[in-house]
Order: sequence, then C-alpha cells, then structure tokens
Amino acid sequence: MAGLIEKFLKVFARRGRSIILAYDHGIEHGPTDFLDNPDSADPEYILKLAREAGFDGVVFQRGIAEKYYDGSVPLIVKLNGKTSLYNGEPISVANCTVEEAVSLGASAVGYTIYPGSGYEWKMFEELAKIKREAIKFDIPLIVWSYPRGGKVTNETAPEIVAYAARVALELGADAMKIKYTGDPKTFAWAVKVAGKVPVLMSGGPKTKTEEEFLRQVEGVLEAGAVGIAVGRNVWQRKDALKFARVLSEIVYGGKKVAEVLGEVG
Ligand SMILES: O=P(O)(O)OC[C@H]1O[C@](O)(COP(=O)(O)O)[C@@H](O)[C@@H]1O
Repeated sequence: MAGLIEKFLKVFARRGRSIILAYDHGIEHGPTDFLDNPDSADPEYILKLAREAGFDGVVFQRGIAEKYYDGSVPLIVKLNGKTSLYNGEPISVANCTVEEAVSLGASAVGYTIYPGSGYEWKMFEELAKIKREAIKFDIPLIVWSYPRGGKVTNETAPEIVAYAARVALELGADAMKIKYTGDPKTFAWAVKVAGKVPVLMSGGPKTKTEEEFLRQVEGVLEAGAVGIAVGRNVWQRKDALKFARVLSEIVYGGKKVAEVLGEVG
C-alpha cells in the first residue's frame, strides 16, 4: 500500500534520508558480535547511542523490545530470526506476531527472507500472512531480502542483490534492506528494480577502516538508496558515538567523505 511507504518514510526518513541501528545480532550471530566493544552487549547502550546520534530507529527482537524499549527512538520489531548454530538450508521463522510487535511499541515490523533457500516457500508463505496483518494494523513492513542457500554462491553479486530487491518489491515490502554490491553503479540497478519501495543498505561486517564504510554509504546514497540499516559498523567500534555522528553528517548532512575524513579515527 503506497500509504505504508509514506508512513515508513514519515517515521524512519523524516529528513529524507534514514539511518536505522540494527541490533538483532544476539540471535543471528551470538554475543561474539559484542566482543569488539563489550558495552554493545547492553541494549541500553544501543538505545543511548541511537538517541544521541539522532538516528531514525532501532531494530530489536521481541525480547529486547519487551525488556528494554523506552520509546526514545522509533522501534522496528524483527519478527523472525535464526541462529548461526543452525546447519541446514537457511530458514528463519517468526517468533512474534504483528499484533505483539504493535503492543511492544513498534512503528514498523521486519522480516528476513532467504530467496533461493530450499525453505524459501515457507518464509514467503509466512511473509504473506505477516503482510496481511501489517495492512490490518496499518504498520509498515520492512523486508530483509538476503538470497542464501540453494543456487546462491555470492550474496553480494549485482544480479543477486538486484534479484533480492525485486523479490522484496513483488512480495509486498514497504521498505527493504539489501546487501551492498560494492559499487554505486550496480547498486543503482537494484534500487531501480526495487521500484517505489525505499531501499536501505545492510551494513555488513565491520570494515577494516572507518573510511571504507563511509565510502560504501556515500555510494549507496548516490545510487538512490534512502539510507542504511547498520549494526556492526557502528556499535562494534570503540568510538561508536563519534563515528555515528560522522555517519549522520554524510547521510543527513549531505557531506562528502573527503569533507569529514579529518573527524574519523
Ligand atoms: O545474515 P547476516 O548476513 O549475517 O546478517 C544478519 C545481520 O545483518 C543485519 O541485517 C544488518 O546488520 P549489520 O549492519 O551488522 O550487517 C542485521 O539485522 C542482522 O542481524
């Protein structure tokens, strides 16, 4: 529904661009993700970081939302999740309903699909049910579209990322999160085939240098993405808040990497 795209943009891209702090890694990757910056194991640290950096939202699983969410930053409840301990065709099933997410204070719900997986049919089926519920509760649905398993050999190959974007559009996403292809030109094609649906770049593993990530962000904005949904590349850094503020200057302030380079470590 076009209305739900507008509703997503009004809450999560009120300045025309979006930075959402993703924090569902505890289940997806395990607490090892927090070791580089142990403070990041504390959801209150994450909320403070998002608030002080002026980000548009946070992504929590239901348990974190239930125990820690304080309403200080718009909330996206991620409805499904899987662990990295699972050793089979990728599948991620819901552990929370749209109604429960709304009662937790969510302004949007998230759901991961793994197109290509032998279980894609099950995730697509579950996503359809969630889509109907999202319409009923008038809440935007953000699709994490991550081709994985089956015939997928390179998750960030341009044709795979573009395919991921198109699947999210055709299954009814009101916004989507896709991996970066590595260059603005091929990412622009994924944005194009996403049609009307706003595209967020998924941050990915922490880059060796801060500059490297900032250049990726610059590239996706040039390619037409509305912004980024990032976790590790922000809260795994020791000076996370300082870096988050530099990120804001690029995403919201329209600054170029060359202009902010002096500010990063
Ligand atoms: O399945 P993958 O590729 O490990 O990524 C899963 C993680 O990536 C995200 O989509 C984005 O987080 P990052 O910015 O840390 O990559 C998270 O929401 C999720 O936990």
